[in-house]
Amino acid sequence: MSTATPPALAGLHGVSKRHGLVQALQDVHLELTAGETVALVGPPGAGKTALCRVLAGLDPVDSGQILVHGHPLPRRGRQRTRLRAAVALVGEPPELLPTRTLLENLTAGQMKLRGRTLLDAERRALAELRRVGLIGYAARRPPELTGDERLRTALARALALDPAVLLLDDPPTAVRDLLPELTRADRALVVVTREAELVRSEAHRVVFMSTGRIVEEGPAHQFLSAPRTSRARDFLTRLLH
Ligand SMILES: Nc1ncnc2c1ncn2[C@@H]1O[C@H](COP(=O)(O)OP(=O)(O)OP(=O)(O)O)[C@@H](O)[C@H]1O
Repeated sequence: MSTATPPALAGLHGVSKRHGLVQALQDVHLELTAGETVALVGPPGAGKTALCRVLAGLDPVDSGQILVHGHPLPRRGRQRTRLRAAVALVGEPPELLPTRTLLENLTAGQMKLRGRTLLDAERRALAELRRVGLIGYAARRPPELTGDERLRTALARALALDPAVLLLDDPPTAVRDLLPELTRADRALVVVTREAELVRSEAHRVVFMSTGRIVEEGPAHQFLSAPRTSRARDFLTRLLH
């Protein structure tokens, strides 16, 4: 039996990113492999959201590289659009089209990025709206929804595109409850969370960030029971009490 590690679905290689005077990410290396759920944790301002945004191609990096399916994410062009579709971020704000119905919000990307017909895209959109508990909302528009419903809509839209990597930035309870059915053998799931219980029950691996760097990473049970660095120990003490 082969013991080779499966190839990474996506990753960051030596990525640094500044926001004004703040070094949001500093020489970050991370690879995500199929089938794993990664808990991304760290104190406020650690760079968790910044990491998700550059990996999803929403913010450009200052240096280093984002790799998707082994290809560097270009700064522009069709290849960038194609590769970006493999990495979905669901976080605040959900950035839905405010004047379009939820059904239209969910079908547009599928037709453009996945080449589906309107009929196929609508079928899939309705299945995903059902999954997130919004099947009766297809004809509504985002301003008619609560914040929680908008996030669930964004999740349904992301799932309809079959992302290889799904990034959930601090998901609310309604989304957290869906986690077990979001994992797939061909997908990596990354969850930014402040909840030790979620780390314990859902994560295979923990990535702990502080001041823009990955300070520690390892199996979830090991991180929770025997963190190696003093920063991780301090963080866990606050998290658990
Ligand atoms: N658009 C921006 N403009 C200015 N500074 C930013 C911007 N985005 C992030 N930052 C700064 O970069 C650093 C990392 O922020 P980030 O939001 O990634 O942290 P985080 O770990 O997600 O924190 P939190 O848990 O509070 O959401 C912070 O110091 C933040 O103030």
